Amino acid sequence: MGEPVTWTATDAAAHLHAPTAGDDKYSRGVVGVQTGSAQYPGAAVLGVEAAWRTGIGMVRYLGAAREPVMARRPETVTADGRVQAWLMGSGMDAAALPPAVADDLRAALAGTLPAVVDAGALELAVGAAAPVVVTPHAREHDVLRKALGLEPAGAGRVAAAHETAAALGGAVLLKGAETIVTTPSGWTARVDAGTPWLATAGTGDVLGGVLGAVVAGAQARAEAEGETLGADDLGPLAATAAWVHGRAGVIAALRAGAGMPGPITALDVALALPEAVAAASRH
Ligand SMILES: NC(=O)C1=CN([C@@H]2O[C@H](COP(=O)(O)OP(=O)(O)OC[C@H]3O[C@@H](n4cnc5c(N)ncnc54)[C@H](O)[C@@H]3O)[C@@H](O)[C@H]2O)[C@@H](O)CC1
Ligand SMILES: Nc1ncnc2c1ncn2[C@@H]1O[C@H](COP(=O)(O)OP(=O)(O)O)[C@@H](O)[C@H]1O
Repeated sequence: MGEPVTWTATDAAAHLHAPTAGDDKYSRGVVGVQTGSAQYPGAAVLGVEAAWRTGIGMVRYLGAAREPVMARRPETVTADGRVQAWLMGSGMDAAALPPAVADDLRAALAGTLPAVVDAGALELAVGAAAPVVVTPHAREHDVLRKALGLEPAGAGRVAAAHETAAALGGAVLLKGAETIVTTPSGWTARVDAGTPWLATAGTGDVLGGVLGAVVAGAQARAEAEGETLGADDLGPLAATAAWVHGRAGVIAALRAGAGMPGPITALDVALALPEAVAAASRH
């Protein structure tokens, strides 16, 4: 494992791309979203909102929370079709995945497009053919490690996250006050751009949407060059998403407290994403 780098605004800026005159909605990337459930419809709304507000050509929502998603974001497309990356698992309970949903997720993970795998889909990432980046919090990390035949992580978060990435063959974004991102080859970053005000329900679902949009955009650019992303490419993209999400949390908290940090909701974080993207782009 390499020495962890501390991810900065300048690093994030290098992985965020403003549209140009030559772009159209497809060249900017389409993220296919399989999130939410009857139990957790809000997670789908949050992820879709976040993907749009990060900057993306199209969000294609194919999950079970179509009604609340469309009520909040009517620009979302719900017809099946071409995508450049998948976002899956937020707002899903692994123990209660309907078989048809599990089949759809497995089919995506058996493909070649990059996938952001969160919450209820994490264990399906084990053995995936697709390049994956998983986004567990501490407890989910231990559940994933168990599925990989590893012991609970313990105190050494960086080493444990890398061990998970190596065993999975995918990138790992381990959430917490400090976010760790690491890839199978050993590239590792620390991201602490956020605020403890982010410790509120649904902010992880927002992060999934940010990362889905960043990965779909990068895959669209790779495809234009006749290339495709691999698991190691997903590390810097995940660190960038964590930086943007953290900065959006800070912006939202300062806005909530009228200049002093104050309490925020996950939707507040999603609404602050354009300012966070713009803040990175100034570097
Ligand atoms: N509005 C919504 O629809 C929301 C849906 N959510 C979804 O709810 C599902 C379950 O989420 P959770 O895993 O948080 O489950 P729970 O909130 O049911 O928590 C289960 C257990 O996980 C542990 N845990 C939760 N968050 C942790 C953290 N950050 N670090 C360490 N341990 C933690 C706690 O011990 C907790 O008792 C996921 O699919 C998630 O995407 C949540 O994101 C909250 C908001
Ligand atoms: N104390 C904290 N300081 C900074 N960021 C935090 C803190 N606690 C949680 N976060 C961030 O908030 C998000 C919480 O995600 P997650 O645990 O998946 O919540 P949820 O499941 O409710 O969406 C992550 O991005 C995490 O890094």
